[in-house]
Amino acid sequence: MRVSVIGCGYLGAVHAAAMAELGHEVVGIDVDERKIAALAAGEAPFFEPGLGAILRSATGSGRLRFSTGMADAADARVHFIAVGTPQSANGYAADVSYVDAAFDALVPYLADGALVVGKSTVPVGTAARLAARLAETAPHARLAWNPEFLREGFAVKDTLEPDRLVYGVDDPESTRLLDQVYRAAVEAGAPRIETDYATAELVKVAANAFLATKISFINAMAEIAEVSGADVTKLADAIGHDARIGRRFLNAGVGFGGGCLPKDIRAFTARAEELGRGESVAFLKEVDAINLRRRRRVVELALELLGGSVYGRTVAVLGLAFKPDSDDVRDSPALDVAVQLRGLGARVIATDPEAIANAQARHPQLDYTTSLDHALTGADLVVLVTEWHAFRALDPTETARHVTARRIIDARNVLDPTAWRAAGWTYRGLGRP
Ligand SMILES: NC(=O)c1ccc[n+]([C@@H]2O[C@H](COP(=O)([O-])OP(=O)(O)OC[C@H]3O[C@@H](n4cnc5c(N)ncnc54)[C@H](O)[C@@H]3O)[C@@H](O)[C@H]2O)c1
Ligand SMILES: O=c1ccn([C@@H]2O[C@H](COP(=O)(O)OP(=O)(O)O[C@H]3O[C@H](CO)[C@@H](O)[C@H](O)[C@H]3O)[C@@H](O)[C@H]2O)c(=O)[nH]1
Repeated sequence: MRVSVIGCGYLGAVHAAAMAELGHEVVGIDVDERKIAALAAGEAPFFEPGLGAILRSATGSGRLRFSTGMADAADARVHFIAVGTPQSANGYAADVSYVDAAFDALVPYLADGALVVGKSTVPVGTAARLAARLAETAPHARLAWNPEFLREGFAVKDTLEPDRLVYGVDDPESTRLLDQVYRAAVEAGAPRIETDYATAELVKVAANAFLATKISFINAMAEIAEVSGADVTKLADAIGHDARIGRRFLNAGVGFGGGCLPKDIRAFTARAEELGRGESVAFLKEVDAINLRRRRRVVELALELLGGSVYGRTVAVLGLAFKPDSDDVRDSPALDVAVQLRGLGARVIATDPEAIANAQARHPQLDYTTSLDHALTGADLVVLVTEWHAFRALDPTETARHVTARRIIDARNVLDPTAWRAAGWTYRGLGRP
């Protein structure tokens, strides 16, 4: 099948390469010339495990091409729209202007029987609006909404082996085409939910709202643990044994970030308000507030450990990406904490295995180093904010050799407090005694 993928960012680049890996003839389109040049050369423009390998094999075989010109999408039967839907500059709503622009640019190139498939996360009602526009401008084409659930860091596997497929469609031919695109996953037994546009759009934001709520729930428990002497990690283990609750996504810490959960819960709230049902998801404002409080809590702990002021003190910040195995710093709790500490006058030295370039582009005022040892050298305080393997594996005795004072905040609760305390460290986790 000939497929185009419009928008080659964290979602689209992986989707394009994965579709080619599945045997389709794919063209990836983006307005960003540098990104397209890198992708065309078989180089991943961002860090995502496994992406480089499938990109190189697919571009090498000729099954995957990249272009900045929409005309190159003209011979595709199925067109995925995977452009960004960031938070608006002036509020909580999603900015869907990139989706509209990509859609409008694509319409003149739609062949007879072509299927436009929305993958971007959009406010409910977007697909119906675009379908109405398609009926006027290109009635020979169809529209489907097929939300994506991949996680950064696992994006390639999640795309090749999705845990479910959601088709928002309004005719059987769209389903037939999507089944052809996803034949490998369908044959492997991936559950496939066929529904209307609105449900498909809502499934995506509901899933992210649920995940965000689960994280903020456990972080709220961490707040209570902090004033009662309880241990939130033990609490999570104990409630997680109940299969109805489940242990996954109950890791208390500095909270969620990234290009999805924070902006998606805000956009959902804004859309519900537009629809006159703001009260139905008003709890998501609390989910957001709990989440942002955790970042401030880390800063408060730093102040506490350094005797009330961080001014002029050296703080080693371990982690900048919003999660391990990603270079993505969009709404990153780690970067936020680093910036807050710098704002209070600390001498912040931050390190991350992959995210330094992205962090530096946004916050040049911080000091960065690629060397973990260098970051630790002379530190009055160490703050572990992104649980990369290299940071989880730190040895307390060895780490002590570099720092000026043995103080550590484990903002992801991934270190063993007993071992660190035994090595002479003042250890503080979040929601742990
Ligand atoms: N990142 C994820 O893990 C993930 C997972 C599921 C869903 N999503 C959703 O997918 C969408 C894309 O997210 P992302 O993280 O890939 O964003 P991103 O910012 O990494 O990528 C978006 C890309 O779209 C390109 N673009 C913008 N306007 C364009 C146009 N008119 N024509 C062609 N290209 C254009 C940009 O240059 C950019 O490369 C969002 O709606 C997001 O919520 C993302
Ligand atoms: O127990 C947990 C689990 C996660 N997080 C944090 O939550 C954020 C999001 O993590 P994760 O969901 O793994 O990363 P994303 O790649 O942002 O993926 C989410 O957002 C994507 C974009 O919408 C969806 O496709 C995915 O299904 C959804 O998990 C990160 O900052 C994590 O550190 C926690 O704090 N505690």
